[in-house]
Amino acid sequence: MDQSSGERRLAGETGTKPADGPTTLTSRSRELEDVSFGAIVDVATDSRMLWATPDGLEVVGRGVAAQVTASGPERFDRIRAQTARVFDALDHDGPAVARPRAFGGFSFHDGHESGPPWTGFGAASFVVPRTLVVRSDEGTWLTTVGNDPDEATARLEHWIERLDDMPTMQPSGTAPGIDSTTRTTSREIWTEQVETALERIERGALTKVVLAQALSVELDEPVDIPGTLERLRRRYPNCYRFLIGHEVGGTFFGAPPERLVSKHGTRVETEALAGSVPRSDAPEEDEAYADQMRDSEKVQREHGLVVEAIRDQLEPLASELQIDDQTIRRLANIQHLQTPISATLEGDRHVLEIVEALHPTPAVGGVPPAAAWETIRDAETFDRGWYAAPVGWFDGNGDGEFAVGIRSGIATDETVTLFAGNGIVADSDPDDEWEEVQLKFRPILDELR
Ligand SMILES: C=C(O[C@@H]1C=C(C(=O)O)C=C[C@H]1O)C(=O)O
Repeated sequence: MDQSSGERRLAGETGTKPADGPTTLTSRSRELEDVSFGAIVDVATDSRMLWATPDGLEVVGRGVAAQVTASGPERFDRIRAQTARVFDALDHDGPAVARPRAFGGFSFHDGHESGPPWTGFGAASFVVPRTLVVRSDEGTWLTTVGNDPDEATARLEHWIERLDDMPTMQPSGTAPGIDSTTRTTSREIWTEQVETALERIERGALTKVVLAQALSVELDEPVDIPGTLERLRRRYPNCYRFLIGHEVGGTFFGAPPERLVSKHGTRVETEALAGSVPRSDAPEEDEAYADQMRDSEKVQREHGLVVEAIRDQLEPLASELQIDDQTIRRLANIQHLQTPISATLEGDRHVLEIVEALHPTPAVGGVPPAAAWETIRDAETFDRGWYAAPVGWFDGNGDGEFAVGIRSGIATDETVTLFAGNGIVADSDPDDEWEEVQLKFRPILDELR
């Protein structure tokens, strides 16, 4: 269907589909009664995306009005330049809330290439969906994009009919069941990896590195990803939720607690989220875990590195920067130390400039960045792909929002590969770090059992 066959991208190349780039695009919008977002993306044969934020914005998209891809160190700029052309050619006839947006993300490393389990996911890829449904406090809106006004309107009418036949409430489905799991990293190898990182830290070459593991889960039957995300919404209401699937390849999905950035005009919100302890059903024990994290010199050092790095990256771009008081971020199965950070930008910037400046923060990378990246590459035996990398959307004004793609997995047929990592600093204990990583697999793993 949507011009996605024959995708061939060389390293450092940029692509826009349709191949020559559209000369014009038109969008049409209409307000809707409520509709099940899960039902709209409950297909595997079409490009699909879902994006939901803790503050209640929810968007689903289907099909491809335009797709841009890029790789190499210039990938952020290239995506920005390519989509600028798409948005410039686009005439949106509808309210701002229903405006077309580009959804997608980046791989963790800029040299990443598409390949199993990350087939369809190169170093950077964004789609402006042909059909978009947005739910916010301004209502629920359907938007369709076409090459001319007639096509956009015809698609709008067609989708209104289709949505009429769809349920307003999609059942949240059942777990597919787990047949077997395979770890990329045994406990012994993990201990070696952490000890190697600790030696580098001791030698002074490295201050912090986030090491991760992958867990490949064979399912009894294919997973219903929209249903899984709906169940995750109930258990993790204060997390983001996302799904990105192309016509060919796997579906990347997750429920990350961590905002990389949201930008509206010159206003930027981000956060440092680092430091992890379990939850407990017993309120006193739960509080004791939080106290232990707050009072730990090691965790404070680890967290402080993230705050500092974000501050250093944002300060040159900002006329004002505010670092709020540290809080405890409680999720159903884990608690984190969180510091909200906001800034007013000096002049107009594109959200991708902020994404580029921040990724990867030491919450998922390390300090100093080059030594951390080298340690990650030496240690990790799997492909991070889009794990722990920016995932989100932006619009024609350069506004947008990105989460950090953690608490996530890539699903292909009856396999889901999950990813989770943890920050290693001086005094880290390999066994404690192992336990924290296992906790971070749990949100999705629990919904697959
Ligand atoms: C790396 C992950 O989480 C990150 C690492 C954390 C830590 O080291 O304590 C906490 C939150 C996240 O920023 C993950 O979930 O995979």
